Amino acid sequence: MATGIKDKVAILGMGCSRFGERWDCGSEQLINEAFGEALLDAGIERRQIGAAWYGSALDRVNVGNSAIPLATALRLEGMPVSRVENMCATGTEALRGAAYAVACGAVDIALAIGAEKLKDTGYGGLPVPTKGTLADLWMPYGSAPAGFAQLAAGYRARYRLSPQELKQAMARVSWKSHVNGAKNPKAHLRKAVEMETILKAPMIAEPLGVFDCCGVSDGAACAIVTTPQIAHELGKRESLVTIKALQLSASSGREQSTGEWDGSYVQNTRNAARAAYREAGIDDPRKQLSMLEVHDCFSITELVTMEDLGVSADGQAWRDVMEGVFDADGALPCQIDGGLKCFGHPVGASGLRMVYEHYLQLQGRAGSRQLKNPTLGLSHNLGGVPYNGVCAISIVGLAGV
Ligand SMILES: CC(=O)CC(=O)SCCNC(=O)CCNC(=O)[C@H](O)C(C)(C)COP(=O)(O)OP(=O)(O)OC[C@H]1O[C@@H](n2cnc3c(N)ncnc32)[C@H](O)[C@@H]1OP(=O)(O)O
Repeated sequence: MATGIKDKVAILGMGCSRFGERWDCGSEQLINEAFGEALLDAGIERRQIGAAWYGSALDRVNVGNSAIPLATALRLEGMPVSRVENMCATGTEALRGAAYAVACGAVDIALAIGAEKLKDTGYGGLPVPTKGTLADLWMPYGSAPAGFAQLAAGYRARYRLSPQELKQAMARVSWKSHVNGAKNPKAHLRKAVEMETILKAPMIAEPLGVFDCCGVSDGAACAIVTTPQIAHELGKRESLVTIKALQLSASSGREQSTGEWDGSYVQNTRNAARAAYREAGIDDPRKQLSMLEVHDCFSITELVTMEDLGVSADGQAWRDVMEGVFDADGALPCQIDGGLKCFGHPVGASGLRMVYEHYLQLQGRAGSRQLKNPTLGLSHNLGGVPYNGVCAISIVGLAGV
């Protein structure tokens, strides 16, 4: 009987590039920025890495459609290097590959790295608009903002909110992330923004305005993983961070096709969360989790995700948001690093960027964003549209918790 991955894998080192409009460099430099930091943090030589997983969903132009450029960029020639893609959950998918390889004893030390250049990749056939005007998306709705706007309509209808109540709650989600992101030197959009400005911003896809959308950014993030025992042998004893759960749920899109789905929730998140809590041994997520990084591609996605994760009761997330429950000084801080809202969504990097923030927080290394004694962090990485795609959840925490 499978026992799951809890505490079988430790994080030896992590790195994250500065996110933003990185016209100054190509993918290889971004990858090296994240990898260099992770290698230094892990305190190992690159030849000690036994296998690597590289996550990139879109970056065919700059990195190529195979793992070979990663081997070249990082000088990992001669070892197993695989490229993985699972839509917007690609970064977490790379972590899953590396963590499973370590957990099953195939290698001692594995690398997970994710990167994307969105700004200069162009968008031919790609699901992510670079200017918000993409007409040839794979979604029937015409654009990512339009696809997620249906969550707003579904949520509002189900819980009978007025348009103003929902707009205020969505604006409060974005306001909070901008406050947090302003403190993060690696974020792309580093400005606190007034509620008034958010509420009056131009509309992108009703009711989502500019500030309800994540930015469009380039970035890379990276994790080096091993077993807790090897981590100890390498001298990592203080604040060792281990993986408590890694779960993935895929949907066939059945929700929408049968008419059972009212558009107010994401079933994939509910499935993945249930499995992750079981794997991590969590029965009261609101009390037991110390912090969240969720896939806030749009403010409404974050709001609905709070209910799908079971940290807000159904129909209550908008009230919790307004009461500051998810603020940095609230009961369960969410997007302490600024989230997709301030980091954008360079697809291959996002899942690993979320875990990076929790890794820093758990080790007390998050600078001015540092939370008080966090022990467990949940990252939620959504791929596709609300009714079809994947949801990946990773829970990391201090060893022994
Ligand atoms: C779950 C999944 O699988 C799917 C997903 O995750 S879907 C998510 C995919 N990603 C997206 O859809 C991205 C959505 N966002 C956008 O398309 C764009 O940000 C946007 C259309 C909202 C605005 O783009 P734009 O008008 O071209 O802005 P741009 O010309 O780049 O920038 C103008 C200014 O606005 C700022 N800005 C741009 N986007 C911003 C945003 N979303 N929030 C706040 N500020 C923003 C820029 O920093 C810039 O500021 P300065 O003038 O001070 O430098």
